[in-house]
Amino acid sequence: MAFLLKSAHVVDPVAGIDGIVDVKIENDRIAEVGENLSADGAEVIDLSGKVLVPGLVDMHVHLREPGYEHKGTIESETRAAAKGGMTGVCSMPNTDPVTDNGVTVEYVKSVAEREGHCRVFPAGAMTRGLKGEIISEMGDMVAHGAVAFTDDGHGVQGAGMLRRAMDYGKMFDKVFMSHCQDDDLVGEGQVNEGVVSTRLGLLGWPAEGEEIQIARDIAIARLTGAKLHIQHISTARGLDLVRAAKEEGLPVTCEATPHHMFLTEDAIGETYDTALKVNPPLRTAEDAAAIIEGVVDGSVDAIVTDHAPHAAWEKAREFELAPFGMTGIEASLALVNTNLVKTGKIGYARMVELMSIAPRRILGLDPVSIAAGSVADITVFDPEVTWTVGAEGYESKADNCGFAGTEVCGRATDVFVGGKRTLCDGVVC
Ligand SMILES: NC(=O)N[C@@H](CC(=O)O)C(=O)O
Ligand SMILES: [Zn+2]
Ligand SMILES: [Zn+2]
Repeated sequence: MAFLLKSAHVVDPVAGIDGIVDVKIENDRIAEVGENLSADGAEVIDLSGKVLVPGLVDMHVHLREPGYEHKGTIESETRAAAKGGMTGVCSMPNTDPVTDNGVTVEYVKSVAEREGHCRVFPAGAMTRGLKGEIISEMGDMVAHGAVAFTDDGHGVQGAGMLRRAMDYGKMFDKVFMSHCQDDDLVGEGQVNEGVVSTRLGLLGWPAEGEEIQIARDIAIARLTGAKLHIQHISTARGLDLVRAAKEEGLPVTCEATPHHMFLTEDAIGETYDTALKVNPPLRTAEDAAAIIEGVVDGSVDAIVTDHAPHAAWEKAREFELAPFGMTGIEASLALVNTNLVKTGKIGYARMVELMSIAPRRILGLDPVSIAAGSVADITVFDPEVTWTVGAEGYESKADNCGFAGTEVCGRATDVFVGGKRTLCDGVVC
């Protein structure tokens, strides 16, 4: 199959392109990039007015399968990913059974190959059953295609345990991704601890509960030489710790979510909306501004969604009883376009770095580029179209999106994964 993508505004900082050119795809690869390319039998798609970038990868996504198919399936959540413009996702291991051995990694990969709408790169658990007691089958998982290790959903509570996991696992040359949460300090915390938790009468989840583990994990990365990636960073001081680690030259990276940048704890007070209950919690306006500053100055490496679908009945409970997590993969490109690009905080080249290049680099995936010979993983979006999050429902099985009702600008129109079209004019195909 061959496609000639005509007249899009192509942005790829790696290839050094920021202008209107044509892109020709033949089979799974980009065959040619240049002006006025001839079709020669290729299907011509006119992309005037659209932006074309190296395929987006969301490196923090909960697909829920196996085990929690009532929340989401590999089919439904990769469908949501395609709708959001993603060409790949890194799936979290807090499934049932936990993705902590090669067989489960293989299961996720094979279902994704059969039913998925984007590439799925599974992360494997750091400890068996996410219990923090015994190292998982790291070598087995890597042999079956795991790209990273994480106990996401829990912090690894024991520093010695983390040290042993990193010391052992670093031979596989994969990144260790940390969900930073000191259980003893956080306890049953529901929302950020401070004025808002007091006013709402909800138990507080203090910033320090995250920052203590960020500091500890950086120290253990220094001790072991393992690569460390801090997941869903949410506090100003936590980001300063990452900055200091980078200055020291440690292999430390971090990611931030749209909800920790564009929503704050203040949103919860108006509604007690359980879609706004996330882990780590929405923080203060100062924290959100600091994370955005980190995105602008390069301290934040990647933008991810931590897309965490839950069934409606699970979220339709008292705030304290509802599970943590919100969906967001269908809106993240639009939220970044609206709040960061349209406001002039970053340009498209930086957006591509945050949502496409850095996630692949951190996960050790093959790079893609808008250049002849590269694998044809491509995202195309209309940067001007306005729409309301959730107004037409979601492709995800779940609707616990904390941005529902928000008017945003920009939307993916076409996605190619290995030269195959997965989103056609806004429709998952
Ligand atoms: N972020 C969340 O609030 N929830 C995630 C777990 C996690 O990412 O820690 C989930 O699995 O639902
Ligand atoms: Zn987490
Ligand atoms: Zn997560």
